[in-house]
Amino acid sequence: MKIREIEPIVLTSKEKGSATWASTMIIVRVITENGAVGYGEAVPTLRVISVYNAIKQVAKGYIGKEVEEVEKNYHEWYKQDFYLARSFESTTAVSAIDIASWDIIGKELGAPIYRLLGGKVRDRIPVYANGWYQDCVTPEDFAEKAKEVVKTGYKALKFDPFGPYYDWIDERGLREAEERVRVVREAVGNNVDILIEHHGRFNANSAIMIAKRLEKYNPGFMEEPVHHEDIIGLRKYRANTHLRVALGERLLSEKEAAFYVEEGLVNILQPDLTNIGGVTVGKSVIKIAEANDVEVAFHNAFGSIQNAVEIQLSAVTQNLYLLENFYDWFPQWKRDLVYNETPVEGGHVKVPDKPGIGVSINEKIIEQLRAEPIPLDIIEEPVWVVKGTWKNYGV
Ligand SMILES: O=C(O)C(=O)C[C@H](O)[C@H](O)CO
Ligand SMILES: [Mg+2]
Repeated sequence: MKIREIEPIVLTSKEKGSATWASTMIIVRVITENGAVGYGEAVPTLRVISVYNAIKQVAKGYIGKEVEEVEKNYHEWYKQDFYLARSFESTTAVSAIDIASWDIIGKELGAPIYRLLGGKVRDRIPVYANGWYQDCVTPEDFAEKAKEVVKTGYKALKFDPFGPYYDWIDERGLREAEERVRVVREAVGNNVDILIEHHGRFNANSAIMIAKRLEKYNPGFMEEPVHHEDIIGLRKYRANTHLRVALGERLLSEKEAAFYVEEGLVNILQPDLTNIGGVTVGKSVIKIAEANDVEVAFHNAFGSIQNAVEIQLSAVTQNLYLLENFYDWFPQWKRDLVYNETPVEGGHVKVPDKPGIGVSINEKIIEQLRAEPIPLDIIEEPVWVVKGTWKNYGV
């Protein structure tokens, strides 16, 4: 079936998410000549306008192509784009169109994506909570919220305990971070995984000091301890701590993923299907990780279409660690967009069986939430911060 139309659509609402960048979605609607419709999702972050425009540009290479020929279409884009994986906008655009293509293929064949990829290895996906610690500053704030999360059945939670520190951290920052982690460990006990998010913002010396300070609390992984492109710093970090490193949300190609895995720089790979090349690239990155004894935990911080398709791929991933989940901390409109078909129960999500991405899309709500692509305001907290946490509490 030939692709006839590809439309980027920005969705937002007055009800905001737990992070500024999570308050907007950019979805892509693909329509074929015989009227089949599929949905994908791209990554907004601070580039809503340029991602919206990149989708229009990348779409030019997909119109008129056979929607089923996802590999061929991806490699045609790779040949045409030239700057390809150097351009986050272009890779998130091709990722969104790819996801929508797989959605259509599944609908045409009457099969959820997991069935197109060889079937499920699990019926329920274990998840970890993120986004839960909005407005947490003092250790007591974190402990209280963490208890609530665990009470609802989550067996793992991720948080960034570093307040406004960036690049380097001093003794005060180390003390504050340790206090937050200590009380969360006390609050949740030893049977819950505590996952530490650094948001890729420290130099190696600071990241190593943090590791030495927090290792006694047995974190499940240390996410992005150093700046994303700081390979030298990451090698230093690996040489100075045995803690497990998780990264991957900023990887934009299979080759980038292969580099980190085959260089032994990562223990838990966090590919983001709306960044790395959709299902087409995501499915092969899973195998690269598996062949190298690296576990997979898809990065999943944006919207409900991303969440749906990453549940599908988590269902077929033998070496899955956990799937990230903001679902309970999304604004309600994001859950309404998929008729709330992927609720978290007891720390797990059931794998939906509907054809394609597994869920239906509420077309009415798209029209209610449709917005113009506009620049996001720069506020005192970076857009990627869980809101209200970019503060010291000053012990
Ligand atoms: O989810 C993650 O791993 C991210 O790094 C993204 C941010 O943490 C999330 O959007 C909350 O700010
Ligand atoms: Mg992260």
